[in-house]
Order: sequence, then C-alpha cells, then structure tokens
Amino acid sequence: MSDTDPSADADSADADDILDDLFELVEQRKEDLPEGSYTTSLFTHEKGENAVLEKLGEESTEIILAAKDDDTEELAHESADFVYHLLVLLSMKEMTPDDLRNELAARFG
Ligand SMILES: N=c1c2ncn([C@@H]3O[C@H](COP(=O)(O)OP(=O)(O)OP(=O)(O)O)[C@@H](O)[C@H]3O)c2ncn1[C@@H]1O[C@H](COP(=O)(O)O)[C@@H](O)[C@H]1O
Repeated sequence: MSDTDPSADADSADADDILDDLFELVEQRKEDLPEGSYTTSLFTHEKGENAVLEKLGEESTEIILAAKDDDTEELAHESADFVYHLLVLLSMKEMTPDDLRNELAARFG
C-alpha cells in the first residue's frame, strides 16, 4: 500500500469521514487500476457496469435475509457491502457522495 493510499490512514480514520475516505480510495483505484484490487476488477469487468449492478442486487437480497433473521451483525455487514458497491457505482457515473447528501438534505425537515 502506497503512502498516498487513503486507507493507509485507516487507524486515524474518523467514522464520520469514512464515506469520503472510502470514495477517495475508489476514485484512486479507478485512476490507477492496481492489480489484485477488487475495486479495479469492478472498473475493468467484461460485464461493464452490470457487474456492480448485479452486486447491488445480490447485496440487497442479503440485507433483506439478514433483516428477516433479526441478525443485526449480518445486517451491518451486508449494508457495508451495499454502500461500498454504491460508492463504486457513483464513481462510475461521475457522481460523488455529495450528490447523495444533497438529495437527502433536500428532503430533510
Ligand atoms: N468495502 C469494501 C468492500 N465491501 C465488499 N467488498 C468485496 O465485495 C465482494 C462481495 O461480494 P460477495 O458478497 O459475493 O462476497 P463474499 O465472498 O460472499 O463476501 P461477504 O458477503 O462475506 O462480504 C467481496 O469480494 C468483498 O471483498 C469490498 N471490497 C473492498 N472494500 C473497500 O475497498 C477498499 C479497497 O479494496 P481493493 O480495491 O480490493 O484494494 C478496501 O480496503 C475496503 O475498504
């Protein structure tokens, strides 16, 4: 992991900033396409964006199953998988987490 890798700073990562830190790492993967990276495999997949769309579908099902089982640990795990893949999709669409924040903020209150 290089010095410029945002995840190298994980120990000091603030949970409040994690979405932005993770998105920054996703954007870096998109630019550098390092070998062995799962994120790279999504950006270079032969199925194109369908690969991440399929993952979002799978993770949604896993979220529903975890909820039905009242398995909160699994629900948190699958939700994190979903959010990560959503960030990859936002990056593919040249969007950012701020697009999501702004949409939520516009509905709030
Ligand atoms: N948050 C994630 C993340 N969430 C899920 N995944 C991958 O997404 C895939 C999920 O697909 P599946 O559910 O089919 O996989 P699984 O084997 O059943 O795994 P789980 O359901 O048990 O997670 C797995 O290969 C996970 O490794 C992730 N891969 C990467 N990240 C983040 O991205 C960073 C960069 O990762 P690389 O690009 O691989 O360096 C990592 O440090 C993480 O912070």
